[in-house]
Amino acid sequence: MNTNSILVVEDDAGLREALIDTLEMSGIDCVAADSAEQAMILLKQNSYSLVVSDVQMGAMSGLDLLRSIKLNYPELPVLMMTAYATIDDAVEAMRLGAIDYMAKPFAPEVLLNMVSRYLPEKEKETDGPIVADPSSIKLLELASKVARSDASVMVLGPSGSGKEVLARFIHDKSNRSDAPFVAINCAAIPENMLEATLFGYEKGAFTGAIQACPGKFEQAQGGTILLDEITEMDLGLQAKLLRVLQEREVERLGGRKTIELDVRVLATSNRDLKEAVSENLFREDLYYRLNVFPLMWKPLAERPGDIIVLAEHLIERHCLNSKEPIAQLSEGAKQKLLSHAWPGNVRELDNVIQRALILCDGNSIHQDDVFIEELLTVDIKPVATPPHNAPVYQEQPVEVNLDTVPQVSEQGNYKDELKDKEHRIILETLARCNGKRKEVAETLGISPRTLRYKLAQMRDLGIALPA
Ligand SMILES: Nc1ncnc2c1ncn2[C@@H]1O[C@H](COP(=O)(O)OP(=O)(O)OP(=O)(O)O)[C@@H](O)[C@H]1O
Repeated sequence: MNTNSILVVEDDAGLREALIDTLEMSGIDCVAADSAEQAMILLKQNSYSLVVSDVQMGAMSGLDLLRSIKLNYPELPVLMMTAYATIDDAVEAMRLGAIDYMAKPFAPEVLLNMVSRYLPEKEKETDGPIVADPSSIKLLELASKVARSDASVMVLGPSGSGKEVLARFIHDKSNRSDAPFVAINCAAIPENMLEATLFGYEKGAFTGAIQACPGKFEQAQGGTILLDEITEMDLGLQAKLLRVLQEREVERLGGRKTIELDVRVLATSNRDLKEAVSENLFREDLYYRLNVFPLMWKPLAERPGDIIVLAEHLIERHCLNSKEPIAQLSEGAKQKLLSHAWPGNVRELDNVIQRALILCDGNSIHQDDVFIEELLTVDIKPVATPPHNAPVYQEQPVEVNLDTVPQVSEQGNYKDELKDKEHRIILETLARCNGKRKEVAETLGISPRTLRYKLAQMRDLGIALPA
């Protein structure tokens, strides 16, 4: 079980589902329990980073659960949910060792901010970018120089190429390295919650906002904030962000006081930024403010010198994690890695390596253990036929790799099966619509925003998406 996952304990099925949806939509792993008793069983089976629990439940109450957790797992933080009428319970919960409480009803923003405040940072997966190709070495040298300044940096490159890794490297090499590095994925947080997450809110700003909560900018005070996938932010919020960057101060939602900021801003995007500006998807003034220093990863296939060192690094990382001896790559395996085009870049390489480590016998990875699915070309005709007089373009069929969609387990896990089907439908619709995101959203009847965060989740699972 992922140790960065949250256990949500709530006996009201509707509320439980809403809590889980809000957390999952924001890319946070969580598991639901419908009673304190079930939570006790789950706690014995898995480890969690945070428990969010209701107080009033069946035979065993949330306070009983809290007592038991403090006895058996004293380090595990517990966040309680109480009804307004039972504020005494909240006081009792704090006395028993809860880290905080939320008074029902509360807005999703309150849940997300509380969780982001108390959920420990995910452990870093890497000690820094691993490179050997001359172009990547140059990029790192440049990044080290830029790190020493306070300039805003835009890290560009295709999906999975290592933009977040490079952003962390810049922070680590800067004189802010002892201060926080706070990353926020603008594509993953639902649109209406992103503003509160970035800027924080004052008491009373929403339902359930019983206390003020600092946003990500304030959490990054003295350090660095990474605005991941910045081009996915809507235009209204881009305007507010621009103001914060210009004034170097933030105003929490529902507040009047301004808070001075000393935060360095890094941003990433896998889009062509100029194109996003010309399509009016990204503000030109924000582009110039953030793009003071652009750094760009090439696709992995265009820096072949990195492939083997990265593969060896990933093997070492996974073998150390599973406490296995470090496996070696055979010559044949190396040749196979070098001859692939890596449309999913380093993230795809990581998936291939993880598979190879499962397939290989003994301590050596052979050519046949390197299992690379060939791209499937899904040549599906567009849904709508163009009008008579429309210019006829010969569009290249969009390549989608349905094989990178993880297969459903044989035991028939319906939740996984549903996700698997959803991923396949999205990939097929992308192919039908020749990759046009707006058309895909319309065809599927979902908002472009919903499509964007579903795509972001798919990327995180290592599913190769057409550019
Ligand atoms: N040069 C590198 N050295 C070590 N690990 C790397 C390197 N580049 C990428 N990785 C690993 O590959 C994975 C993807 O990297 P990362 O998340 O930084 O990519 P990204 O470009 O930000 O992706 P996305 O556009 O989808 O957000 C991570 O597990 C990361 O640790």
